[in-house]
Amino acid sequence: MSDLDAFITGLPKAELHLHIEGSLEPELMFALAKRNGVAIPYASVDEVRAAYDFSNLQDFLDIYYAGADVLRTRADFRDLATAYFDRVAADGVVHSEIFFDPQTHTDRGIPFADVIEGLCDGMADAEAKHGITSKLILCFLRHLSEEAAFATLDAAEPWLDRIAGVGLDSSEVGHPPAKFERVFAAARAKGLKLVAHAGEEGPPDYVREALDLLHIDRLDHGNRSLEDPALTARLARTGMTLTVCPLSNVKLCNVPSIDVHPIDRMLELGLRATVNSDDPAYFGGYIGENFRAAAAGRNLDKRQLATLARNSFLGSFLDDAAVADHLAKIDAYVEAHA
Ligand SMILES: Nc1ncnc2[nH]cnc12
Ligand SMILES: [Zn+2]
Repeated sequence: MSDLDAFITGLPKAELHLHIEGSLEPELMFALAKRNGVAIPYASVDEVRAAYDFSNLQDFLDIYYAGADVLRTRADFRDLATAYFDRVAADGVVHSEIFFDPQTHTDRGIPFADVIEGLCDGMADAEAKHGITSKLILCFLRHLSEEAAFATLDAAEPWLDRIAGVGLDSSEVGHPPAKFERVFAAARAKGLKLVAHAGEEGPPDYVREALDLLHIDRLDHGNRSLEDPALTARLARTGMTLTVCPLSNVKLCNVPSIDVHPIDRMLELGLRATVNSDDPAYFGGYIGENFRAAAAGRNLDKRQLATLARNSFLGSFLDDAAVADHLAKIDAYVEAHA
């Protein structure tokens, strides 16, 4: 392993953009299909991986929602979360704020309770086993209705003490943030943090709506903001965190190759950019691979990598004391490995 790769692995980091359903590896998909007697349209793990060739977000989402069908029980959701945490413990992740899509499961008749209790089981195990802390962010599927999002928020009511915030994901173009203005206002009134995918495939105006109508605390992706200098300046001035996902951007053809990814330009523009994996089982790597690919593709140095790691804690929903503690650990790490 190169010196820079070892530096990346040991760098304490938080993951802020991870869809837990997107961490379902083909091996676990097969195991759960067998355990639950669910038929899947693939003969082998290799055949599953070969199907992961996407031209855009919708191509991916079609396969991703189909894959999630093997998740049926509380134990399945626990095993899914445990596999993710076991994997990222080796990447130096010390905190993770994970997205889950309840509608993908409740619409198939899986009780909300089984989804969230299973994920919480895996999160508690990860804290005990690896010392990794975590939070849950409930995402509304934006291709579904506002009414369905309100029903999901209602279903979450008994678990609001286990949910840090709400987010917005799925097919972006044609489903602007404005569609969810009222449900985000209701979530805000409950004291939940607010995040939204915007500017992944959608235009800069969707990012503006996420800021002005949804009042987001954090922006997921946000890449297309760069097309609009006034918007970029606003994001920089207000210290908005962008949860950038380099390998996802390449795999979904939003960026032609990692060599031209704008991660370093984002930092130069003063944006609080972070590096994340999005859907690691589908996009070719976990957070460590995203850091390593971005570092190799854009020639990032240790200073830039440490800034990205610092940003991940600054943009997290941890309390101020925990953030300060993590930042001090990064400073000590950088000093020891300069
Ligand atoms: N990258 C992505 N964009 C929108 N919705 C998603 N759901 C899972 N991954 C997603
Ligand atoms: Zn995402």
